[in-house]
Amino acid sequence: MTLLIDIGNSRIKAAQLLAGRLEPLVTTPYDRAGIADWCADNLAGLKPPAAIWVANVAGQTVAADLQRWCEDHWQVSPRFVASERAAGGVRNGYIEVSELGVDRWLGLVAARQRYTEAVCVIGAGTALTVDAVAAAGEHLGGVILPGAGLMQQALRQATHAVQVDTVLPQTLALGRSTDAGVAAGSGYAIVGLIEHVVGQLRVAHGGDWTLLMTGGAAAAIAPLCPLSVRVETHLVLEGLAWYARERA
Ligand SMILES: Nc1ncnc2c1ncn2[C@@H]1O[C@H](COP(=O)(O)OP(=O)(O)O)[C@@H](O)[C@H]1O
Ligand SMILES: CC(C)(COP(=O)(O)O)[C@@H](O)C(=O)NCCC(=O)O
Ligand SMILES: [K+]
Repeated sequence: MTLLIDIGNSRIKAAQLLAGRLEPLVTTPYDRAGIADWCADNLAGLKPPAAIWVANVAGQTVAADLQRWCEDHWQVSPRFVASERAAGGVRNGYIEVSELGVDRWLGLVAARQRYTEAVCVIGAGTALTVDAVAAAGEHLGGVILPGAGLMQQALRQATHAVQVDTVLPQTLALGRSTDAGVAAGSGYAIVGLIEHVVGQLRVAHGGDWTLLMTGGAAAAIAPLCPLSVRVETHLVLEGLAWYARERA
């Protein structure tokens, strides 16, 4: 069994690769200072994996704590994927390749294995990212926006009266209450951003763009988008599976 672990800024997603098949194991919020506890709660019952592949955007301390737990518990050192100049038919468009979040990179690599046309990969997690890959496999770059939860948090922190609980937008109807206005505002910010980015791509590069959305907020956000968007729930884990197969 190969263990795959995607450490985002809000949640950890884990899956196992069994005979080449990806089987999701767990998706949970976690405490950055308590990785050993998270591992004990979520991984301790597994059979020792033959290999562990990790995507981590939560920093070095988290990585070191995960590594120590895996080595102590299983005598297996996890392999941390880093963004590269090129892999799996995608060429990283960042000037400094390692600066591109590895979750974004893995999403692009996974998308490329399934779609050979021009794609926009939208990561709807803590942050909202949009990355464009042209049909030839060239990553054209991307944009980063605070996710809906972070937009709402910013309003709570900086205003007296807008103290709404974090909610994912469910409609683009104009708000008739503070809660509804804030939810719709974050929805319009995200959906409007996506539409505008795709519009600009069409002007600059023409053609059709296939839109893929991944991340914890994808199922809520995708239906709000007037453009057709495919939800690909496990794109980052699929990118890890690609590395586990190709770089074993
Ligand atoms: N049950 C849930 N628990 C936490 N977040 C959720 C849940 N359902 C949807 N979400 C949304 O998913 C986002 C986290 O998505 P995820 O892809 O796991 O983020 P990250 O990769 O940044 O950790 C949250 O910001 C929230 O908007
Ligand atoms: C943009 C991100 C914060 C998204 O993280 P997430 O929302 O998945 O937790 C992450 O990909 C990251 O830390 N990237 C590094 C900066 C960059 O990609 O340019
Ligand atoms: K994201």
